[in-house]
Amino acid sequence: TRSTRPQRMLKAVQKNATRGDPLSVISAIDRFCRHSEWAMNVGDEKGTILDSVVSEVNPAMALELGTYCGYSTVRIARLLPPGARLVTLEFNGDYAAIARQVIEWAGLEDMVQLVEGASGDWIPRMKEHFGVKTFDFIFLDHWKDRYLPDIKLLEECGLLRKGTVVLADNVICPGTPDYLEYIRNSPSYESNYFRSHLEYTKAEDGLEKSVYVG
Ligand SMILES: Nc1ncnc2c1ncn2CCOCCNC(=O)c1cc(-c2ccc(F)cc2)cc(O)c1O
Ligand SMILES: [Mg+2]
Repeated sequence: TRSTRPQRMLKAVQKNATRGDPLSVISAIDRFCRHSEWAMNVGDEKGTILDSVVSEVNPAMALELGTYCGYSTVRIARLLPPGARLVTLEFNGDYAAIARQVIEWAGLEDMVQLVEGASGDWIPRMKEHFGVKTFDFIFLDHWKDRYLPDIKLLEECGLLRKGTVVLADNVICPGTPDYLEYIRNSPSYESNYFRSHLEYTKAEDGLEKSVYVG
């Protein structure tokens, strides 16, 4: 049977990127998505905004919801300080299998814990299962209608602290209107919108950066 797009993306990484070199993995995926097949990675333009926020926060404990093929996982993990950890959740088992191999090709498997499952099921188990106290940085990139319920769940489970930074992808395209309405009007967050474009296209999209103030 025909291969899947994630499988073809992984082949492009194994062919064009150097083992243990995260930047070569990132550029191999960006080249594949620009010149072969579009895919829903955060991409290079929004990726530089992601990089600057991660570098500013310098998180010891980070969470990503929506791994897909591991592109943003690699972008985040390569910037983490020694001993830091990134927990990334992926619902789709096929995507998770590809992401594991992409993360390994980049040589970042020691900093990343990839968990297969739904965010709604796993968020309540973060403390006891991963020994997480609170997260310093959270990247939202999963189902767009899960951003709002999941940020509320993260609050309820005590996984946010004063200063936790939440960065949300796709707040314009596909769009997360209910999340934006909540986070921009909540006294518990200070929010800023970083205007950009939908990965590998000219369509508008952007990232919403929100700092939890408790
Ligand atoms: N742990 C978890 N718990 C629950 N659910 C989970 C989960 N892990 C994964 N999932 C399932 C959802 O995963 C993929 C979510 N991402 C997107 O859908 C996405 C779509 C576009 C896009 C597509 C088509 C267009 F025309 C224009 C834009 C662009 C993006 O940048 C996107 O990120
Ligand atoms: Mg996205």
